[in-house]
Amino acid sequence: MILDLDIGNTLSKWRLKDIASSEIRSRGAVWTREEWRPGPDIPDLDVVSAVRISSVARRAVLDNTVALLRRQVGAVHVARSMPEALGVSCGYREPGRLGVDRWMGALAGYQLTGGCCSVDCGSAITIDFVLPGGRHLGGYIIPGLRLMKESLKLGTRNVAIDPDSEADELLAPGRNTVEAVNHGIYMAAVSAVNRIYSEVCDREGVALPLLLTGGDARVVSRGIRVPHALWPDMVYAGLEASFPLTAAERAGRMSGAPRVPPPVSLEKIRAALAFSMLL
Ligand SMILES: Nc1ncnc2c1ncn2[C@@H]1O[C@H](COP(=O)(O)OP(=O)(O)O)[C@@H](O)[C@H]1O
Ligand SMILES: CC(C)(COP(=O)(O)O)[C@@H](O)C(=O)NCCC(=O)O
Ligand SMILES: [K+]
Repeated sequence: MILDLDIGNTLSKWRLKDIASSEIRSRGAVWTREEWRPGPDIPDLDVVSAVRISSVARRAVLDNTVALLRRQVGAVHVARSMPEALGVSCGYREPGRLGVDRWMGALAGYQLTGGCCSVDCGSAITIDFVLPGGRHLGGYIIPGLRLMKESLKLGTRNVAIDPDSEADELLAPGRNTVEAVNHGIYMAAVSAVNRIYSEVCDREGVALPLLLTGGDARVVSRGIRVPHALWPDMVYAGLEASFPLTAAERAGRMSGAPRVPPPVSLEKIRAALAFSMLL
C-alpha cells in the first residue's frame, strides 16, 4: 500500500492507496497539533511499502514524522517546492519558500488543465496561477474561514458554515452574531477569490480553468460565480505526479481528477470586471 500524507496547519490528512489497483482503500485526518498516537484514525504501517508527504507544518513536525516512518517503511518521498518540475516553472523568487501544498496543487492543476487557477481553502485560502505553457505566476494568501472567525474573538468559532446552506442565505445580512460573522467571512472569501481570478485573467489575457480544493472548498464554491471544479484530492494528485508509483499514475492519470468545465470567455470576465468596478 502507498500512504499519502497531506500535512496542513490544521489537519493532517492521510489516505491509503493500493499499488496494484490504484484504488483508495481508506483515508482519515488527525489534528496537526496533536501527537500521532496509534489509534483507529492512524493507518496501519505494516501494510505500507511507500509514503509520499506534502507538509506545510513546522519543520520539527515533518522531521519527526519522517523519522518515525523511515523506521517502518521502505520508501519515504518528501515533496518540496522546486524552481521547476513537470513542465511548471515556479513564480517565487525563492521557490523553496512556496508552500508545498500550493506547489502540489499547481503541478496537479497544470497536468490536468494545461494552465489554471488553483484555490486551496484550508487554514489559509491560497490562490495560485499557472499560465498555459507552465509559468506559475505566484499567488495570494488570505486567512481561511476558521482563522477569520477566530480572529474576531466573538466566541463564534465553533459554528461552522453549513456547506449545503443556500448561497443566497449567506448573502443576506446576518440577524445574530453567528450569522453576521459567518456571512461576513463567507463574503470576504468568495469576493476575494472572484475578484482575484478576474483581475489576473484580465491582466494575463487568458480565461483560466478554476480548481478548488481544501477543507472549506465546498463552502467557498457556493459563492464562486465562474465555472469551476472541486478536486478534494488535488494536493495528493501533486504527490502522484511527483512520485508516480502505480501503473495509472505512471500513465499520468491522477485519482479523483474532476471534469473541468470550460471557463467563461475572457470578454465576459472583462465585462463583469468593468461592471463591478462601476458599482
Ligand atoms: N473534519 C474536519 N475537521 C475540522 N475542520 C474541517 C473538517 N473538514 C473540513 N474542515 C474545515 O476545513 C478547514 C481545514 O481544511 P484543510 O484544507 O484540511 O486545512 P489545512 O490544509 O490548512 O490543514 C478547517 O479550518 C475547517 O473549516
Ligand atoms: C499558506 C499556507 C500556510 C497554507 O497552508 P494550509 O492552509 O494548507 O495549511 C502554506 O502554503 C504555507 O505555509 N506557505 C508558505 C508561505 C508561502 O506559500 O508563501
Ligand atoms: K491545504
